[in-house]
Amino acid sequence: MNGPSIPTTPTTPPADAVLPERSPLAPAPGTLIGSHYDECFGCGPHHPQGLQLTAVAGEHLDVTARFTVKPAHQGGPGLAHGGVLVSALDETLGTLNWLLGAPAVTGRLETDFVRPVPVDSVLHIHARVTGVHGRKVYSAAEGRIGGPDGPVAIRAQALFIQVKLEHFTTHGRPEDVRKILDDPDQIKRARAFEVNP
Ligand SMILES: CCCCCCCCCCCC(=O)SCCNC(=O)CCNC(=O)[C@H](O)C(C)(C)COP(=O)(O)OP(=O)(O)OC[C@H]1O[C@@H](n2cnc3c(N)ncnc32)[C@H](O)[C@@H]1OP(=O)(O)O
Repeated sequence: MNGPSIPTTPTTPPADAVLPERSPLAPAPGTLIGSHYDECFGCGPHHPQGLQLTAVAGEHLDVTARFTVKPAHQGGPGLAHGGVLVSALDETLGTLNWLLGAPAVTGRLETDFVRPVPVDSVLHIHARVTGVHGRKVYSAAEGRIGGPDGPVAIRAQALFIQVKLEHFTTHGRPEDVRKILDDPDQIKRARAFEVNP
């Protein structure tokens, strides 16, 4: 008879996953990772209902981010909507791909909601790469309230899949793609992937 099975999910890195070096193009540790797209719901600085999340590169394959819950983000009265909190973690986890120097999209995101998050709270998020296996990037994040060392309110594990830049230019609504290609400054972070539209 075999021993107890170790629970795994598609977001748990396999034993032969690796932790690569930071990309030479990665933002330096401690620097703000700018928005990749002004109209992004997660990080776009001018999106009126967006999260306007800001992220800072960590020393390793990790980032810290902050998101202030606004009244537009309510689910229950005075409380953050769970889906909005998931968006904040998804956005932060997505930012890790700038440290790896390759674009990737979320394939799977598993979330545990641990405690309610009131409006006006600042969610302090820490996310890190837990392994890379081929095109698959495994990562984990947690969001705390009341300060960076406050209690955990939400945690997640994710599987991102690396894609070519054509993923975005092929599938995006044409007028938005055209606008971006006409104004490469809009995709500031994409420069880290050496975009040559
Ligand atoms: C300009 C810069 C802007 C950059 C902008 C960045 C924006 C970031 C925003 C935050 C992040 C997001 O929300 S991104 C938006 C939300 N996500 C999406 O829209 C993704 C929609 N899904 C897709 O486009 C596709 O399903 C992909 C790309 C994920 C995978 O398609 P594919 O490329 O054909 O790859 P495929 O062969 O199917 O899968 C590759 C491997 O991954 C595994 N795999 C794939 N999906 C899953 C899954 N859900 N759960 C488990 N495993 C999966 C497969 O089994 C396979 O394993 P094996 O056989 O190799 O073992």
